[in-house]
Amino acid sequence: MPADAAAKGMKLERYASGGAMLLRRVASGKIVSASSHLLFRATVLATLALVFLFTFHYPSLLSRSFTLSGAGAGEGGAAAHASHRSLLMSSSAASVYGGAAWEKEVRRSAKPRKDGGITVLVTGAAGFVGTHCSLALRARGDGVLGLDNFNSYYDPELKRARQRLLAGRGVLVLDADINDALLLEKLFDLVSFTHVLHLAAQAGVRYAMEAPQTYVASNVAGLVSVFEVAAKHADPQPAIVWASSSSVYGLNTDAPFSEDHRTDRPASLYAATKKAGEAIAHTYNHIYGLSITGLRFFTVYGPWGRPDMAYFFFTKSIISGEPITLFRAADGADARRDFTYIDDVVKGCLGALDTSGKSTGSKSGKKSGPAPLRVYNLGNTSPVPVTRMVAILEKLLGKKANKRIVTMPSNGDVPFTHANVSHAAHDFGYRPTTSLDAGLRHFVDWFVDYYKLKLDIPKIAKVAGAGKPSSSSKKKKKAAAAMSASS
Ligand SMILES: O=C(O)[C@H]1O[C@H](OP(=O)(O)OP(=O)(O)OC[C@H]2O[C@@H](n3ccc(=O)[nH]c3=O)[C@H](O)[C@@H]2O)[C@H](O)[C@@H](O)[C@@H]1O
Repeated sequence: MPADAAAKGMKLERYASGGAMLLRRVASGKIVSASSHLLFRATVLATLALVFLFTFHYPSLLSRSFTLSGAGAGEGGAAAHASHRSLLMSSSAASVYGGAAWEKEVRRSAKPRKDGGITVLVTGAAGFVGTHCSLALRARGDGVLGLDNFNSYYDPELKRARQRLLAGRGVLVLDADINDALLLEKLFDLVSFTHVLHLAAQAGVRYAMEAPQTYVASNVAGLVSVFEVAAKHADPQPAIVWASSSSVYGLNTDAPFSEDHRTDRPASLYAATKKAGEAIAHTYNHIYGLSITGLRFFTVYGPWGRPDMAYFFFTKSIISGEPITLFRAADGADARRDFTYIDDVVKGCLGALDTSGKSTGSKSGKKSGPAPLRVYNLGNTSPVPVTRMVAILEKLLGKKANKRIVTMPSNGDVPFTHANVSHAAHDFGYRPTTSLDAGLRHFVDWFVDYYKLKLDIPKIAKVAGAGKPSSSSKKKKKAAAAMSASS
């Protein structure tokens, strides 16, 4: 009690009502007048009415409140998390979650359908690679829970369509952001995930010049958010497999790119954030004993692909007759990419999950020994000039592209990529088998179907053995795999 108040014979009383704090001064030893009683009652009633109105109009805010107080964080921690969230999360991720029905759905989706199945949290599950991996995991009986923030980097409706596709196979994809640490904690409280397949990221090489901060928020802060929860909150810790990128090789000129080559000269901020991710992975493995595998994807393409990628928007432009711009390296050579078909990449992702090994740390901060820290190229091992990719599309679509050839602008692009996949082949039998002709055939079929186009696709193109490489191409692939395995 304040000394001056005591001296005046006054005391302070606190009333808590419906979350509102009322302060009342009472004159000690004096009779409180009837009018002040009336005023007090009116104030209490008005407060209760306001609380009732707030509850009625803003149930979503209240339903989220458990995440700010009930996930084991203290008041200060919750406030810090809250401000962290508002800084980093996209507004579209401000989702409503919680409640018994929601928890039941989460558990159902994450439950393996077969004995010995793994339980995987897939971030970026409504993305291109995320959707295909989630479908493949579910198809073999594993438990899968997805999350995605459905941002508008490219058409969110395509992401919603992928979400519906997954829902049809029993996979729930939550509207949630990886920077929402409290939600991640909640999910690990509900489910003992054995693995995290972390694919959520800000993708795209050239867009990094336009929106640098989104790359930092997703690829650096978001990655740390996932590692933090896995290292310090999950019990037991899961093994983590995450998406790095072929772009980490940057200005490296040794080919084919091997995991042992230099990756300290990134050409774009995108590449730099992926390289930073690999360094951050080292730290979390070293300190907390997290089992971490980084996968360097090489220009992955296929059905349900990304509209921001060249093969996708070139297809659209060829169909509509709009011009396309082809980049040529400064030395006059066509840009080349080791285009890798989605089904091959999915096999690589599942192989990496299955061989990831266990994390060795615990919530208490102690680790029982070193945990696996791995990085693998997942490419096709046969780079193709972008002009050739366009020629295949022209043949498939039966229409010539309106081409404009320019010198590659200095916007983070690299002139070529070429993967050596010998480590992935050795450790989990990774062997890409899909030629660019066959893979683009699948893509065009999907594209025409998805956008309900009335196109007369030339029959001749259908012969190209889509998806099933001919025996000669099989032999060629085998030889290539053997060559890269011995290099
Ligand atoms: O492998 C990777 O690590 C990366 O692959 C792709 O990046 P990129 O290979 O640049 O794929 P696209 O943007 O589809 O470009 C493919 C090729 O087309 C060329 N291109 C692109 C755009 C264009 O207008 N014209 C053009 O000739 C590029 O120079 C490049 O050689 C993805 O967009 C990245 O998210 C991924 O991490």
